[in-house]
Amino acid sequence: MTDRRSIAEGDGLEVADTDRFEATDTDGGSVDGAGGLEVTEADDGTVGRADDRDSSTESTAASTRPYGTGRSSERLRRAFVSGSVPVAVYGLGKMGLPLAAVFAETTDNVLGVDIDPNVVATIQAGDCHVKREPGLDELVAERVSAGALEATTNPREAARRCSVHVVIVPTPITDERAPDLSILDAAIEAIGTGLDPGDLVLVECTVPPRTTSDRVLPALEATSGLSRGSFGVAFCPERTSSGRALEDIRGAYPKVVGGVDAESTAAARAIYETINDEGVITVSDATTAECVKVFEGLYRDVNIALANELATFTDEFGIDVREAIDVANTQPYCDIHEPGPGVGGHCIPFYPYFVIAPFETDAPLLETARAVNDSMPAFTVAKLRDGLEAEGTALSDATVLVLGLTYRPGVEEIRASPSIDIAAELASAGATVYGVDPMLESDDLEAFDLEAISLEAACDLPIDGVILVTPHEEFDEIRWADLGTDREDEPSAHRDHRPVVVDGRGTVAGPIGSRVYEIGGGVREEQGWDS
Ligand SMILES: NC(=O)C1=CN([C@@H]2O[C@H](COP(=O)(O)OP(=O)(O)OC[C@H]3O[C@@H](n4cnc5c(N)ncnc54)[C@H](O)[C@@H]3O)[C@@H](O)[C@H]2O)C=CC1
Ligand SMILES: CC(=O)N[C@@H]1[C@@H](OP(=O)(O)OP(=O)(O)OC[C@H]2O[C@@H](n3ccc(=O)[nH]c3=O)[C@H](O)[C@@H]2O)O[C@H](C(=O)O)[C@@H](O)[C@@H]1O
Repeated sequence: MTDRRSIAEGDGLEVADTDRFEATDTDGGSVDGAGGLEVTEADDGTVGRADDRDSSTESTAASTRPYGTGRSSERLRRAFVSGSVPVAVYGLGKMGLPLAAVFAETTDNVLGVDIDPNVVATIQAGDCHVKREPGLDELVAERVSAGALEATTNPREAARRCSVHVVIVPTPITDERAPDLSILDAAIEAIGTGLDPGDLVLVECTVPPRTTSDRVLPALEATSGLSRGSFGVAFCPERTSSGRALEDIRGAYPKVVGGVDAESTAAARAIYETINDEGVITVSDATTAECVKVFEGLYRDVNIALANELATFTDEFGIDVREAIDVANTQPYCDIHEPGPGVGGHCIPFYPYFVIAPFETDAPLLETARAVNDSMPAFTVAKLRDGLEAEGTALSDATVLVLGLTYRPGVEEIRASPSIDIAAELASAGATVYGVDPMLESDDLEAFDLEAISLEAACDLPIDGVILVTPHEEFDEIRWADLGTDREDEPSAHRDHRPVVVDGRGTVAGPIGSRVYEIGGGVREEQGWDS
């Protein structure tokens, strides 16, 4: 890591005298001392590099305490920006890596932690495993080469060396649809082993309400032996979307922070104000902050369920429901989301269970919304079945192509992807199912009941039906006339036919010479082929 500029100009920050981390001086040499940054603390509390002081001053590796110093937030901000507050980020995935890189932009002093050695090796090489995040490849390469960002597979080492601990690991649900916080527990346990008085733990991964106060804080006390009040804990939800992570983290909207005590809230605020241009909203406590995050997701799931339920009326209404939704949304108080073939990802479909499962209070609306959204894959397959039968092909005899297997375009994530249920529904109906996704490798696909192929290979198959689930940008170039090409050597059922298409997201533009059913838009029976 780069050396720390002296902060002897009287920030008056207390210094924890522990061996924090290996530092290098400006020309890349290693700083002497007990394997760490040599910083001394003068009697007046100012802090400076060991070589700033006379030899009589005992040099100790140290960093600045982010919590419990009683000093102003401004001094903590200055110390943070000066790089004397080493930050560990636990979880270097779609969210954690951009976050670590943005912190490294500000502090030059970030140690990322991931249990996946491939992730760590990739980052240590200055490369980026997170795809299609604008600017992230370059930022990771530059910050790693500058020594501002390192990665390790050893969470306990990171806990020992750092004083701000940011946790952004997966928080999935179990097969029984209950929150699975085992990964969070493991990260917190590791942090506890290296927690020092004055450290600050910032939980960013989405959790059920009350997790920070009732689970994280007690676990940190138990594993560190420290008592609450000697270290800080705050919940600071990650509100970012994949595909725009750097923009969001840097300040597309305010950061929310809520601590287990006022000092934790103040310290968290000071730190996030250094990276978020839109500022920080502090809330009453950690549980309120947890609810802010979960409520955002619950609103989205319920809203999408409304759009999906309205889409099921399309045929009976005899209209384009999407058109009606778009016009209804011209009212400022109306914001009906978009219908589609289902709701995927490890966030929106999971968050309702963070409220439904752990609490006694009934949540019929959340459960109903989940049921509506989970019914859309079957609704989508039923529309394909209807279209095939209208052209004399039984679904059980059909060869079907599923376009787009990740949960949304441009994001390499398959958890709860609608295509999983769609492929399973098709296969159980007896169809022969193929799938195309430009973002996935063949070994990502065991969750799907289909055969993965390239789009080029699909053009050589006698495709009877296509379901466009996830409209990756690569699909904009599809020449629909190439699909289901005339085949002299095929049974007449396949000859000179065009596949029936179900357009899950309303992205199949213009006439393609096929019967097209758009979820929320209805049947578009096209005559002839575009050239
Ligand atoms: N993906 C998204 O759009 C958003 C996700 N979130 C929240 O952030 C959390 C992380 O999400 P993603 O980054 O998308 O997940 P991800 O699956 O892309 O990455 C998680 C990373 O954590 C690592 N990991 C697992 N266990 C670990 C441990 N014990 N210690 C250190 N690293 C460990 C994994 O190897 C993986 O690299 C989620 O739980 C979610 O609640 C919040 C907002 C947006
Ligand atoms: C409230 C909100 O907008 N949350 C965002 C959401 O992002 P996420 O990556 O999960 O994608 P998403 O756009 O919500 O899509 C989730 C799923 O829902 C589907 N979807 C989305 C919007 C819509 O109108 N209709 C619809 O069917 C998508 O196709 C996808 O399968 O969840 C993220 C998270 O919390 O992980 C969060 O940070 C993001 O800001």
